[in-house]
Amino acid sequence: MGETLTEKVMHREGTVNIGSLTLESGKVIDDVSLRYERSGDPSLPVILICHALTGTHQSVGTEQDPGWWRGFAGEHAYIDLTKFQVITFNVLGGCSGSTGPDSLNQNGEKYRTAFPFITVKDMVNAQYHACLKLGITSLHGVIGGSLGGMQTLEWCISYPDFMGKAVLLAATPSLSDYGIAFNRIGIHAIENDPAWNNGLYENASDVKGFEVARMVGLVTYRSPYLFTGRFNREEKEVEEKQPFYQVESYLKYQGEKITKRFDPNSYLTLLYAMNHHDISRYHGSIQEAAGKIKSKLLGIGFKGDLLYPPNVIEQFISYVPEADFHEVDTDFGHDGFLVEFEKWGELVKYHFETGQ
Ligand SMILES: CC(=O)SCCNC(=O)CCNC(=O)[C@H](O)C(C)(C)COP(=O)(O)OP(=O)(O)OC[C@H]1O[C@@H](n2cnc3c(N)ncnc32)[C@H](O)[C@@H]1OP(=O)(O)O
Ligand SMILES: N[C@@H](CCO)C(=O)O
Repeated sequence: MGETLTEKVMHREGTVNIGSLTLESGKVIDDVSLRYERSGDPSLPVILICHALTGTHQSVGTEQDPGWWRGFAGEHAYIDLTKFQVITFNVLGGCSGSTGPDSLNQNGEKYRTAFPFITVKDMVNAQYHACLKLGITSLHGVIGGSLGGMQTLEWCISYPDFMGKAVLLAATPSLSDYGIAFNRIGIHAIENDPAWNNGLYENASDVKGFEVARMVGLVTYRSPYLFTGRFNREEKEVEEKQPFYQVESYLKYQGEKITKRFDPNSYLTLLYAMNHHDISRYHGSIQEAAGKIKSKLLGIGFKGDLLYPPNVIEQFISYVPEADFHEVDTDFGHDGFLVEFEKWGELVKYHFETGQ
């Protein structure tokens, strides 16, 4: 099939039910479903793509409705769909079709804040069971950025014999105190907004604290250079007594936009899971955890990433038996893994396509 695949054959979405899932905490979530997207020839080796905080299972999408990594993954792209098929799950705890705070529990009511605390490892365990249900018995590779990178590391540690290679983008072996601090500002803004109403809000767009959470998050996902290059203190014309800058307008727009496409309780669930991310917590130390990684690992850091500094990724990579590191020169900072594929895509292509 390969190069003659049509969009219709290449792209399919579905929901897979994995039954009950026992969490790391010992709690059980009944009737767990994960929404997924599969692209490519089903006879080709599988690469699992793990999405970031507000991403979805729609990584490749279609020409009419492009996914968030379309262009990076596609026919003759850096993840080449003439050589591999890809699968992406919406994470456990997410809000794009997988079981999470906005989905219904056994009583037919939304979980909301009754949804349990979950870990990145729980997300990965759910994906492993979903792969088996879908008849996927091994993965050629796993790749992801940010929260997707955390999942990639947990995959390497939890299921070393199920997967081949791995690519870690813009993620460290644990979330830093600096990262937790910014997450706390977002959590505080949401949970202290009276409209959040202990998770019982009617509409996400009523929760203005969610807008604040996205605004502060977004500032940490970019860099000062990007904002200067883009906005350069330009003012927007508004009927206000004080000036209103384009960068403020941009942040305001992004704050409002998130409430139209994401669920605040889900956002909280994922932030709490990210805060907990630390691969040393059940292996003694980060060095010991790294030493157990069997996958050939490519780590990529993005210049100016405040949350997941490239030097921390580089140091971690030095502990992994078979691994390489590369730093990408970018003004985007952390969000570099979502853009400028021409700067780093060939590294990923080479990693997945060569050797064993
Ligand atoms: C359903 C889904 O969307 S699933 C996708 C899941 N999302 C993700 O995984 C996140 C991926 N995307 C991103 O993080 C970003 O879009 C990136 C990193 C890929 C690109 O970043 P950027 O180039 O900065 O674009 P970004 O999306 O932040 O901003 C552009 C938007 O801001 C708006 N904007 C730009 N300048 C201004 C301004 N001065 N005032 C108001 N709005 C502005 C643009 O009109 C554009 O609006 P649109 O999104 O409605 O088209
Ligand atoms: N920009 C990413 C979060 C940072 O990894 C997202 O919105 O999912």
